[in-house]
Amino acid sequence: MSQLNENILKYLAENDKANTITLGKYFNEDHQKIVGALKSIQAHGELLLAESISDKKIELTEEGKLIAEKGSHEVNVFAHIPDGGIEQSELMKLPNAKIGFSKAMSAGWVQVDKSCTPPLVKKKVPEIVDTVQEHMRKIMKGDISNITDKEKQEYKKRKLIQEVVVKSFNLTKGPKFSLTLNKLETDLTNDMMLANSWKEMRFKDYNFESLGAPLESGYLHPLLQVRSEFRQIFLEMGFSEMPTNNYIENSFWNFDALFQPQQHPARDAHDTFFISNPKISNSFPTDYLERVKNVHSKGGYGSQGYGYDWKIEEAQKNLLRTHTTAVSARMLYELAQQEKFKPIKLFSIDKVFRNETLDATHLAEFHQVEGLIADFNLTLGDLIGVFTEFFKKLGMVQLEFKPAYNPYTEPSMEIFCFHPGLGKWIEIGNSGVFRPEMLLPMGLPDDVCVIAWGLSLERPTMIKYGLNNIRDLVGPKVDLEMGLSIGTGSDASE
Ligand SMILES: N[C@@H](Cc1ccccc1)C(=O)O
Repeated sequence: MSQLNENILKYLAENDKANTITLGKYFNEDHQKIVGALKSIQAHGELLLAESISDKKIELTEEGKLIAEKGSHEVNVFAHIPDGGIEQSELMKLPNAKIGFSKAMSAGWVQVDKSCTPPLVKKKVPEIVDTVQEHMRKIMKGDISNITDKEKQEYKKRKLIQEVVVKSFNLTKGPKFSLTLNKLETDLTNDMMLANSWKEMRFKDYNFESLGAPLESGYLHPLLQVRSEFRQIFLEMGFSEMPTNNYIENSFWNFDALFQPQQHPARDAHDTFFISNPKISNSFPTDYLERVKNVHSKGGYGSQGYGYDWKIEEAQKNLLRTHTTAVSARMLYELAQQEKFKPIKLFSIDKVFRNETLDATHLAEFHQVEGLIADFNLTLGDLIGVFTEFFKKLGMVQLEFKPAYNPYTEPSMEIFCFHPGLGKWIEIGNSGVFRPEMLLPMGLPDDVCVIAWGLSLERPTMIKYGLNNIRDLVGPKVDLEMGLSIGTGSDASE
């Protein structure tokens, strides 16, 4: 049992009652420590009774303490006036001179002699007493007996004192008062049970007031965490977010608008999930549809096209979008319908669907980070610049670019990032400059360039969390305690 606990009980045995503040002064201990000791005595049962009380106390502010030490501002002003007087502007150079001077004036200690030029401040009385300092010193010692309410009000107004609420406990002996405390057990152990010794032991009561350990809950899923980081970076770089809430798209916007020929393998049911009900849709502007049909089958805009028999039935087929580039196509078409072209930077991060064989790096449903910049005079150099800046913000600085092919971009390039943890280069996305065969039928001016890209969200998330199996990111149990290994492989739908 601690010495302080014992001393408190002894004090109570001799005096019948006590207050924790008085005890603090008596034992020369911090009040908090006395309260702590009281709580530990209370854990032993009703040895004493404690009644919580709160009292108001007057305390000196920092300025009040300064006056207690160095004297009041008015006395300071008075002391600085030489017998022949002093110019007011000189006097005002003293610290706190303004309040000191006004108090000294109203106390009748000083006067301004206007018969001199310039007028001089002179003493009016030979001697004064620093009552304010005297009072501050008394308050510091806790003695407020000789200070009138009016004076207290005045000191409060001058911000020399403040009222604080002091909480303490009044203690009296309890029904089980004793001078000694038994040892209290905190844990019931296996040994105690086996030896039956628990029956003789006293256990500490449960503390139902205790706050307990914080519960781990309400975290963002790792994919959403990385998504919000990506989104933040795009916003910092001046991009606006595209609306992406339509998972179902028709083939026209997903493929045809992107100059992707109708016999392209990605348009096969082996790669794309087609919708059986409703099987088709006609949500496309007919004149634009006509221009798309022509550019595929006959060419135009300086292109010879693919030269095949383009069929509307293929374009009408509904599907689960295979990339968010379908959203970019819709947005660019909207942009082309505006009266005057305005440069724009857009991004989106949302789900796409592909009929993939699932493995460690492929899912049939994953997220794509899509971006585009539409402006004049853009080149591949701008695209590389945007990636360099974007990935720098993610702490990824080793980037490499490889020529690639997409039906809708020329030139096209894949982006690789060196992952130091794995010691190898990893493909993180695909990009390019949208072809005139895609942009001109939409109605965009021919001097407008659009650079665009599509990245996977899962892959950087796997790198960040050290996952070697993409499937660990989905399902009922997302386990982030996985080993660090990752495969390569493209998610591109060209
Ligand atoms: N749509 C491409 C990415 C991409 C977008 C825009 C331009 C070029 C490429 C993909 O799914 O991989």
